[in-house]
Amino acid sequence: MSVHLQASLFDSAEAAPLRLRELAALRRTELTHGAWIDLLPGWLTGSDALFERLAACVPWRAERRQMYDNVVSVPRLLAHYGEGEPLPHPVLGEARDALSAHYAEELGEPFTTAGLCFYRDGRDSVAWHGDRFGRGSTQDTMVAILSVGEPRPLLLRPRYGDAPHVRLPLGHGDLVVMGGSCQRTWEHAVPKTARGAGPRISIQFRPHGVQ
Ligand SMILES: O=C(O)CCC(=O)C(=O)O
Ligand SMILES: [Fe+2]
Repeated sequence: MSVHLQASLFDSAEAAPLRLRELAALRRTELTHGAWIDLLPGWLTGSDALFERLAACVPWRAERRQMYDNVVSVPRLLAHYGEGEPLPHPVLGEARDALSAHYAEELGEPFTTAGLCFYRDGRDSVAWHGDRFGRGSTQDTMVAILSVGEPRPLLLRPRYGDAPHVRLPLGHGDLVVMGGSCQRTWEHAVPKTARGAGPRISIQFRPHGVQ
């Protein structure tokens, strides 16, 4: 993988240790229709080292999908770790377990799977969608996303009615959790950008049956 990360001044010069901060510092923003997001910028310190490890060591897949009459490339690299599969770095297991403990009461079940997306540059993206292949289409749930590498904006917009859109530049160890009805009443996207965007990897933790 020949993508090189421009290490952030904050994160790398002193080779900050890889460490997760307390989730008690999460801040919630209520959206409409029972959706909400929790945000914790800089949850993982030393995250540039994790970016480098994941970029180099994860068996990334370039997928192709049927789109009407054509087969098109999915504009990002993907990896998926199902229930019980070892994650590609120990700190990701710690992150998943910390999230499961923090949300145990409110979510009522643990986070079990991890999906990884690698946005190599501004041409990589994910189009507007909700994570609605599984239970997210009918039930409240949570999807927690840890971002490493260079920030890319995650946008959120309501599917129904009027509400201000949300724009979250996520990278360098930031955490966002989409909760409540967010997957069925709101949509999210990481749009393409013509401005030079550095590489970003997102790690999405989901409970059983949420995709
Ligand atoms: O990369 C992100 O932050 C979002 C990825 C996403 O929405 C998905 O994989 O379902
Ligand atoms: Fe998504």
